[in-house]
Amino acid sequence: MYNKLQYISQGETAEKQLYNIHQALDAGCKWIQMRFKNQTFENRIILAETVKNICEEYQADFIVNDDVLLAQKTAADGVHLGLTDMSISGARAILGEKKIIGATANTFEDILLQTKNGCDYIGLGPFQFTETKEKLSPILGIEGYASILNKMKIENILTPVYAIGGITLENIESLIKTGIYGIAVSGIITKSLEKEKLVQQLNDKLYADVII
Ligand SMILES: Cc1ncc(COP(=O)(O)OP(=O)(O)O)c(N)n1
Ligand SMILES: Cc1nc(C(=O)O)sc1CCOP(=O)(O)O
Ligand SMILES: [Mg+2]
Repeated sequence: MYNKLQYISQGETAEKQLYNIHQALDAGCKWIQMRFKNQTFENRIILAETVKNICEEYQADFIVNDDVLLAQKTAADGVHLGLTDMSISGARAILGEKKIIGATANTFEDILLQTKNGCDYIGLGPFQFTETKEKLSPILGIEGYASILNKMKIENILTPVYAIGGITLENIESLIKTGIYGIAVSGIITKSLEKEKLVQQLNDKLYADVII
């Protein structure tokens, strides 16, 4: 099954991206989503090829944000697609059954659509305000997660849900109680001065109820 912690990269240059990704891997993250916006395809492919190799060294999964062709060209483990990116079914036709395809949702209706189209996991957010992403969808808060996850349970939709958007260590226990499977975070890890300790604390909370 998928790792419960996904790190979403930050950085306005390839150098900063690489630095942040390296730091996250050194701290123990096992799943990286490369999110490098407003760049040429050439710049993104150069970075993606390097990140893919580093992730292989660290035995971490590597997915790319937005771009199915970039994922295909770099043989990434998958892609994360938002509601206005390529459709999940279109991406599946290009990437095949074995690749991870994540999909964004902000409502239960989004989840119905994305799961019907065959996504592997849902990124449900935003939990709360975050500076990491512009043009946020309506904030869900704990109540929003509880209501949406409850509807999923009633409809027996078992696709794992990752909470995203402004998540901190303090939010995890209450988020887990709503039924989420994991979290996708960027800011807290990028900005942390004690990344290894933070990743350990995040994993301790995320895996607290898992019997190995
Ligand atoms: C795990 C995860 N969930 C949601 C998103 C947001 O994707 P999207 O809506 O396409 O927005 P951008 O990230 O492209 O700005 C995500 N990237 N990852
Ligand atoms: C990339 C992204 N997507 C979101 C959504 O709600 O769909 S929130 C978000 C930013 C996540 O970074 P941070 O942990 O720094 O808030
Ligand atoms: Mg997107």
